Order: sequence, then C-alpha cells, then structure tokens
Amino acid sequence: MKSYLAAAIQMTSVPELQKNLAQAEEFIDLAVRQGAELVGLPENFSFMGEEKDKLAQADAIAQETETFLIKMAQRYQITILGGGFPVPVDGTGKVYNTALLIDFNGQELARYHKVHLFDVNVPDGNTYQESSTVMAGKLLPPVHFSEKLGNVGLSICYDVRFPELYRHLADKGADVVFVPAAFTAFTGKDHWQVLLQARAIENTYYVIAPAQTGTNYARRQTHGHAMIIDPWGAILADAGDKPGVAIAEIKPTRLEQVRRQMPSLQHRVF
Ligand SMILES: O=C(O)CNC(=O)[C@H](CS)NC(=O)CCC(=O)C(=O)O
Repeated sequence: MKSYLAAAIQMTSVPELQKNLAQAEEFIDLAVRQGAELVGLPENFSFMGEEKDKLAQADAIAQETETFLIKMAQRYQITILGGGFPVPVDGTGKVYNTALLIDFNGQELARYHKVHLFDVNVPDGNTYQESSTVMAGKLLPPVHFSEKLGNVGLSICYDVRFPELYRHLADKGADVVFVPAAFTAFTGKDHWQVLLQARAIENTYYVIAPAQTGTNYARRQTHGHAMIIDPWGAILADAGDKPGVAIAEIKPTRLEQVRRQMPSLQHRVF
C-alpha cells in the first residue's frame, strides 16, 4: 500500500438521471485535478426521487449508471465507487440498492447489495419504507484487496448503525471503508459524524463517507458533511453543507501508527 489522495463527493441529486451524472462528472473532474486516485460518490448519486419513480426508471438507471462509472474510471484513470443505485432483481418487481467499485481499467472490483433497509418513521414527520421497493441483500459486504490502495471495504448509509458489519470488514482486513450515504437532515445532525467516528475508532481504519446534501426533492432534506476520517477518529476533511468534495491523504504509516498506539483489535475477547 502507498500514500494517496482519496475524495468523498457531496451532491444534491434530484429525480433526473442525466442531470445527476453531469453533476457527478464535474465533481470527479474537480477531485482528480486535486490529485485524487480513489473517488467515492454518495448513495443515490445518479437518481434521488420518489420510490415509485425510481422503480419505474430502474432499468435505465442501472444500465446508464454502470456505463457511467466505467467511463469515469477509464477517462480519469481512477478507482471509483458508485455509492448506491437501484439494480432490478429479476421477477420480484424490486431492486437491490447496489454499491459498485470499478478500477481504472473499467474492471469491476467489488459489488455490494445493501442489507439493512431504512424502514423508519423519522420524528420530523417523514416516513421511510425502503423495503417497499428494495430487496435486502443477503451477503455481508466484500473487502477488495488492493496492493496499491490498501484493502477497501464497502457499506451503504443506514448500515453505519450496525457495528457488527464494520467489525466483519475489519476481520477481513479492511484499511479503508466506504460509507456512501443519503442521511436525513433530522437524524444526521445528531448521529452522522458520531457514528462514522465510532466505526473508524473501534476498527482502526479510514472511513470515506460521500454524502447527499440539501433539498433533493419534495420534502426530502439530506444532511451533507461528506467526510474522510482517519483510523484515530480525526476528521481530515468535511465538505460542509454545499455540494463539493472532501479530499484527504490515506497513509499506510498512519494506519500502522494508530494500530500500534491503540491495539484494541488485538484485545478482543468476543
Ligand atoms: O430517501 C431517499 O430518497 C433516499 N434515501 C435512501 O435511499 C436511503 C434509504 S431510504 N436512506 C437511508 O438509508 C438514510 C439513513 C438515515 O438517514 C439514518 O440512518 O438516519
């Protein structure tokens, strides 16, 4: 593993596929011009809208999003994560909420179907029933083993509330873990940063968290604060509440140092 720059992109995605892909490319371009080699896009980056509209357009969203990710990886010579988009599951009328990691050749490195679905009545009055359109994944997320970038683990959004998933990624040797999200503004203000820092600290790995921000559609407000956190829990970059990019250096020496200073992973009893 070498030292390199990673980017967590922050967007206000809307219910318009082409518009979102154009916005995503602008931020990818910006990140690459600052030297980023590993770039993450948030959950719902290519389409964020009503569940029924997402379902109606799911075939086109899935196809065009995958083509876009491959094109971006090759054009900018980066490893890129598409942090969550719908992929139809044959014969069910539902989709998997899918995260996809692509390398600079356009080759697929890892794919994950979100296992924890957000079926929650948020106290601000909004009701979320992700399981009405999304099929829960059945497998724990993968870790992609990379000589160059370190071992990269995947997850999506609401997963961040389930520490056992992140401990699994640590057991598989993760050095860098993605948490692409579309966190609600209401839960995000109290929970987002704390949960991300906890996952980084307890597992002594980097956390890269691309995010949605602002008003995406109707009454849907997202929290923002895409960030990159080091294995000590320090916030290295925070994109604030406007669309943009959080960039920080991922360093193997820092991973080794923190794991020496705080060897908690070696002291597990259970
Ligand atoms: O609602 C949308 O349009 C898009 N959102 C999503 O796709 C997903 C599932 S509904 N959002 C979350 O998981 C939020 C989790 C969260 O906010 C928390 O855990 O507090």
